[in-house]
Amino acid sequence: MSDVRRELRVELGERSYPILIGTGLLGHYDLTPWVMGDRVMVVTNETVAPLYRDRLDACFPGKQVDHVVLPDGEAYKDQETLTRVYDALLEKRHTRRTTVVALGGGVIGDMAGFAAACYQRGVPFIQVPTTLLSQVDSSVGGKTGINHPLGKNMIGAFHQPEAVLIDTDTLTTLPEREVPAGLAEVIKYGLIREPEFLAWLEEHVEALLSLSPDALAEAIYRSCACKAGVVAVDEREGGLRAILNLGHTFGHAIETHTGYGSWLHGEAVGLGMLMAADLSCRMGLINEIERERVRRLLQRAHLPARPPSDMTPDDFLRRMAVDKKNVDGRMRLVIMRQLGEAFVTDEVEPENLRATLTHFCESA
Ligand SMILES: NC(=O)c1ccc[n+]([C@@H]2O[C@H](COP(=O)([O-])OP(=O)(O)OC[C@H]3O[C@@H](n4cnc5c(N)ncnc54)[C@H](O)[C@@H]3O)[C@@H](O)[C@H]2O)c1
Ligand SMILES: O=C(O)C(=O)C[C@@H](O)[C@H](O)[C@H](O)COP(=O)(O)O
Ligand SMILES: [Zn+2]
Repeated sequence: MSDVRRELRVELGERSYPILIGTGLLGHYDLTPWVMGDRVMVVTNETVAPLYRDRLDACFPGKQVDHVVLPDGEAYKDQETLTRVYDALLEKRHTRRTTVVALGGGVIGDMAGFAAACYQRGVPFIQVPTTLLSQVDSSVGGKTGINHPLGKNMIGAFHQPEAVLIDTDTLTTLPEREVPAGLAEVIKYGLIREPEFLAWLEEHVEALLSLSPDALAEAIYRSCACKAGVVAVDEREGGLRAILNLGHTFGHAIETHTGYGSWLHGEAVGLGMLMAADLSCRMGLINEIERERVRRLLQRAHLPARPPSDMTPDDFLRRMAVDKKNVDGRMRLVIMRQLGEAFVTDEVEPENLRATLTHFCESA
């Protein structure tokens, strides 16, 4: 049974689009209203293709559907793999009237979206996210791109999708480690802007880990609503949107240091948020009870509490120095004024930052 249970809209004027959330959508839901021409190029990977490609094809009745199947992994979110998407589009003579469709997690969504932003100077695309993380975060908001060995997501573009189709049934096939990774970004929304959602998560974290359909549907809806609200105010991260980066300055340093292999994005962000909470506490913004509340929730979500054992405070600082939020050589970090209220600042005292980094690196 195909059932769109909830619908949201990202309000961006002429670039507005729906987020459709439900069960049984793959295989049944008609996506052709969001396809401009007659042709579709599905971008997916070797893990997701055998699971969902055929069902996705059925969402485009009457359209000619081609596929490009990429290798799986964050390490392939790079220029070389991206070129394979352009190769497939050109070999099959796709034109400006093609719609690109991303079927997979955030790696596929970011790459397919970037390919769509660049191919023949931009073609439309649709997000069909299949991981928890991509359903609550990466499929919404139009950040697309690839990694560089020297920095995470360093090459990219803002390119909004035409629609986001979230079939929560796909989460039943997720590898176990991907659920906590997705939960990290869910918890992020509670910490940055939604104190009531944070309290709800404290009550439902175990239900989410065990993939309770009702709990998942609620968490996905509230996460997408939070992100859509932020993006509608600040599409290109001129200000407010930077709060969606809570934990990411530390997390991206870990991902780059480890070569985009051993740590999942969500795991690195989870630890990064704990580090941001510790820093906020050292700066006298949140108290120790609040910091402990963050630590406990992340621990219950099965997220790591220690950085890689070979990573030093200087490794962190070197990686953090290339963060995209930095301005004129000054580091800008997202910290918390209180739980449920984050902000970006360039006024973190170096002693406090080093104390946080030393504390975590010594615990590793
Ligand atoms: N653009 C944004 O706003 C944004 C936001 C958050 C994260 N991201 C990016 O997203 C990426 C992380 O995304 P992710 O956590 O989805 O990782 P991912 O895309 O690597 O997917 C995780 C793993 O799950 C597999 N998989 C996907 N769906 C599956 C399913 N239904 N069943 C079984 N296996 C499945 C994938 O093949 C992969 O092995 C990072 O590159 C991160 O930088 C982007
Ligand atoms: O959408 C945003 O804005 C975010 O920051 C969401 C993040 O969860 C996501 O990881 C994003 O890709 C980070 O972007 P970046 O600009 O810090 O590379
Ligand atoms: Zn993220």
